[in-house]
Amino acid sequence: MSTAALCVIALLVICISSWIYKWRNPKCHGTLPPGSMGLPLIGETLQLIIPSYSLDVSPFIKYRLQRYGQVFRTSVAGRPVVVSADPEFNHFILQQEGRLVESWYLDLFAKVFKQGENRPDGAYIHKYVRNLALNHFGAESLKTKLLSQLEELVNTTLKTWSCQDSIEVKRTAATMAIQSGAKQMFSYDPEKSSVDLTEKYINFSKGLLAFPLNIPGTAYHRCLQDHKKALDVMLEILKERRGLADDDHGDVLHHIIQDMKTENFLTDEFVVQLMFGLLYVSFDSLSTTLTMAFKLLAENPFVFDELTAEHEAILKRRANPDSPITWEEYKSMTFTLYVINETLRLGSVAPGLLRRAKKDIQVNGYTIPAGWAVMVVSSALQLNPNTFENPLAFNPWRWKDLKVNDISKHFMPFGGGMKQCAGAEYSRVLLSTFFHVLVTKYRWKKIDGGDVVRSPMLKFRKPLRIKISEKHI
Ligand code: HEM
Repeated sequence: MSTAALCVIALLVICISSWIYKWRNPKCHGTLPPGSMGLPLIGETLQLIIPSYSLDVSPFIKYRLQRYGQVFRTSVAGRPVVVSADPEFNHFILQQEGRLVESWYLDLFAKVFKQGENRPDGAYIHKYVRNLALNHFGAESLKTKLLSQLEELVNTTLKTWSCQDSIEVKRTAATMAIQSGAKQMFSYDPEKSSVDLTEKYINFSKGLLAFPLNIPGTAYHRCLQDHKKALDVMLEILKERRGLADDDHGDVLHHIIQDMKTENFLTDEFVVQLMFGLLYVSFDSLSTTLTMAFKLLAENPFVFDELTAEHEAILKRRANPDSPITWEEYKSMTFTLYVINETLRLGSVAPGLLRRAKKDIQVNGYTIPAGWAVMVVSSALQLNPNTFENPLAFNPWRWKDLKVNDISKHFMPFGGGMKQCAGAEYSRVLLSTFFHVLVTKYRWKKIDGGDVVRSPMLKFRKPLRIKISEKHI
């Protein structure tokens, strides 16, 4: 081999070694948390997505927490990440939105939702969207308007379910969540639409985490196509509604159309993306939570008996058992709330919440460099045996004795701080109403499916199928 060739090979080896060294030892003005950056480019992505078949914390996170302690560093999808299961630090980080940290989404998610633009008016827009959602899905709206509408929707839904030989809970619950959300948002009537919105959302959801290969036949391609089709439906509705001389729907879209006269950022494109996004955040988590609840109740019939007793007692206290649920009755559903909390505790859809450090952040003597992602692993805190004894057991009674401080720092299924879920109360009301109608009017049994898989998002290996029938037939 010639000297020149040897020199080129030597240079290549030096460059590659230096690149690997830099990858493994990223720059930091301080000491990085312990951990490994894995292989160049892919980091530890492959280890993270190895499936596990339990409700327990993903083995990727569990193993590293045991090895490195409550805060460790890693690299996922080419991004440096600090993972934290330190309750005090996590609580602190979630209060730092806009100051030390900002929200961070996976690249594809950001692309689809056009978050990557880093708009200077981002904080103003976030406040607008948050207020809009709280205005229409918050406690006041629930009390005065939505509770009765949700009960009506649940009654219709369960009646339809009971007419079928069996139902796939996740899919049918997704339809219910989308119909309910879309009704509040743009008075959507599925009977009048030629497009099946549930199908579009399910395909979109599958593609979000698929390999980004945009060729016909792939999940990613279908995801982008169905995203576009759903946006087209929403754009058509927006145009139609804006053309009305007197639009008095009183829904989210009505509110936005009024604001479009004064808010420059509310372009047609932004409005349809916003409606799509709001509906997306509501449908997947609600349908997964309801499926988890059916799974856990089927495995723990004594919990179901106590749930039934609570709702039958509500019927007995009523002058007319057929009258609609009142707000006071909803507020009295203590055990139901325990069941919902316990389901959310065990069934966190994602391992945690993602943020990006805007500045260097100090934690337990370590430094998280600016630009790194921070993952607050709420799932690990929710399964911490020091707070939740026998953490993998489905035990709603435990909520009776938990201390407020333990709950606020170890249980955050709806996030925390300024980005806390704007649909949390709406979700609790919808689920409570659902259980009320279910246990007082119907009986049900599991047929099959419902085993979970975490990779690391929570999914079901086979769809959970149940059979529902009316009680008094
Ligand atoms: C069981 C059901 C639900 C769960 C577990 C859930 C969970 C969450 C979580 C963890 C966050 C915070 C994300 C972060 O901090 O990065 C969030 C944010 C949000 N959720 Fe939910 N969610 C649920 C249902 C809903 C529903 C039904 C709606 C709509 C009505 C909704 C609307 C929102 C909105 C608008 C935000 C963003 C809030 C902000 O940035 O200010 N969610 N949700």
